[in-house]
Amino acid sequence: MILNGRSTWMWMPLNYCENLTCDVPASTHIGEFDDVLDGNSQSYSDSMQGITIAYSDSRESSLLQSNGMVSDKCMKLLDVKNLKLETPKSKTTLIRNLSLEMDNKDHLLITGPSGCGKTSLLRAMAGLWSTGEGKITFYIRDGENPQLALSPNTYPVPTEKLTARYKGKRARGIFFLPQRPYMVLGTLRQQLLYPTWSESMNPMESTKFSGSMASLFQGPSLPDTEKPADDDLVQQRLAFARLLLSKPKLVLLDESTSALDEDNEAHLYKQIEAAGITYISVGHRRTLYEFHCRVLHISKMDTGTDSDGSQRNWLLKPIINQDSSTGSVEPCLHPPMMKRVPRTQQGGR
Ligand SMILES: Nc1ncnc2c1ncn2[C@@H]1O[C@H](COP(=O)(O)OP(=O)(O)OP(=O)(O)O)[C@@H](O)[C@H]1O
Repeated sequence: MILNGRSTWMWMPLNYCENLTCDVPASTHIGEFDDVLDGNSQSYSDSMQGITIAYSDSRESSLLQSNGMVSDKCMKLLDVKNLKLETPKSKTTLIRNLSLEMDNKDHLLITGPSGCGKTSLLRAMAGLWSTGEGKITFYIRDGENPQLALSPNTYPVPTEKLTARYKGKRARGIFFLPQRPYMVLGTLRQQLLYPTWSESMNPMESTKFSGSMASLFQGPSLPDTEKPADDDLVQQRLAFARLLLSKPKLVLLDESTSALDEDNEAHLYKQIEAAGITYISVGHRRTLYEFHCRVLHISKMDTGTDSDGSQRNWLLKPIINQDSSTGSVEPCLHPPMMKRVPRTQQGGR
């Protein structure tokens, strides 16, 4: 499909856009999509002026060890500077003046009431939402492919330069797992390979499936009344299987374990951690705290506070995890503690 002279993959449901190669944001409403189809491209391109996505060499900004090498866990991953997130047409402010830095393995949980802008923030990080202001910088190593939606309107480095530089490299960038991931029409193998590979996958990769991912397909132990629909389970498990095969550097998880029981959720977070993938999760479950290092809580903007441009509606805090073996309570360090703490010992978290 060609939109505004650019070829665009639009055969997937817009809200389930997972491979981040479409030029129209996944958040685009059907009405806006209609505008684009009708040739009313002005309003769409206006909405692409705000948030800048940039890439920088991680070695330039990370702490060097005595041997001159960069330690993996001190490697800077992401820098959000003065981000203001607005809805595309009404320009309602969702998040104001957000600044945060993330290193590798500095897993972040995003919480807040429904409608405060959690999903929109993930979309902005994925390059799929650009209304607002501010800058999001990803730190990548030479040879890594950021695998973002490289919209020429939001991308500050000439796109041709980047694509030439990363051409042919295996994608190890950023992966976005929406709550209901996109399913391709095809075989199970094609489902698993999407969106990182086309049919030509190294046969060695498929052997991993029997090990770390075999348990993804075991049944959950929930009572029937709480059991999520089969479709949700299959979609979420397939999404994680894709993720573990792709091994991106950063994954954005949008309520991605909501259809799983707590044991399966814990198992999946351990697998992602073991694969060396840093994650940013949106979720409501209390149990998610133990897999993350920090929590970003977003509040709903009060109407009428727009005049004070500096007022924040977010709070970033370290997560204190309790070590069940020693009873000590410590801030989560890299990597986070993955011990399951019985609920009775978790105190007031
Ligand atoms: N494409 C869009 N155009 C205009 N408004 C949008 C668009 N997408 C989301 N919104 C609005 O932006 C606000 C924030 O939505 P978002 O989905 O980010 O909230 P959320 O915190 O993730 O909510 P929930 O926890 O219910 O998923 C909502 O009021 C929503 O209606």
